[in-house]
Amino acid sequence: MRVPIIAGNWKMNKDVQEAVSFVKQVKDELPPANQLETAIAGPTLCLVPMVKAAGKSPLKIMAENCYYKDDGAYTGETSPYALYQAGIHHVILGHSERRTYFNESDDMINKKVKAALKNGLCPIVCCDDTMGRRVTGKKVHWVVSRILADVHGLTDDEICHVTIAYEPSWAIGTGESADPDQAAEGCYLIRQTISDMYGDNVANDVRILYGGSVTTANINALMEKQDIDGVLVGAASLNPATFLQLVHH
Ligand SMILES: O=C[C@H](O)COP(=O)(O)O
Repeated sequence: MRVPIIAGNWKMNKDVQEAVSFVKQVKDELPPANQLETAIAGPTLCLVPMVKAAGKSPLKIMAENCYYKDDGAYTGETSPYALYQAGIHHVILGHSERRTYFNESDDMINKKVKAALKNGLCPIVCCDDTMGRRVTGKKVHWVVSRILADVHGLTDDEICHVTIAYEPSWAIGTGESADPDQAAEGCYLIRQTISDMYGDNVANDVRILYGGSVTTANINALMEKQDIDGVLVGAASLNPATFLQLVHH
């Protein structure tokens, strides 16, 4: 069974004090992780204090990015090894803003996914709705081509530790969410793509989230869809009361 996830992505918002205060306000109000996983990705500077504030609560603290090398002369980057050692076991990779503003390519994201997994981190890999066509014999498969590249070369066991977030770039931060049918279709196509690469059993284990202008007003309709296993929420995750409403939708 795929446990649903409500994940916040704060992006470059909140200082350490604000981040810790948020965690303290929500940490005792969350369901057990085996019923519904809850997670927040915060700025790198906030992560260790957030882990400390979360204590034994089910809230998972996630990094918003990491590099693909464990150490070395890479000024300004964050080591996946050091994240894991600091108690951060989840990381968002390939977010649309990383691809657009920092020129991250599918090749770089693929390296980061592999490095994260090697270090024990579970990645949430974000992808847009770029579609491609793959022909096997006479059969035409519609696939989300970005996912083919981002998770290329992973073993069956590795892909099962990956969560994928379908985030159409036109829906991010615009207030214009995909309608639930559209969002479900995107998630369905990603699952078909994973099935094409790894088979049905693996595809049925991989969790696929929708992200893009999710709010307390549209979360119910999204979460009802069979292929949507959760949401990745930006702006609406910044306020602790709103985050709790999303969790208890
Ligand atoms: O990672 C989250 C997405 O970028 C969605 O952001 P948003 O909820 O502010 O549209």
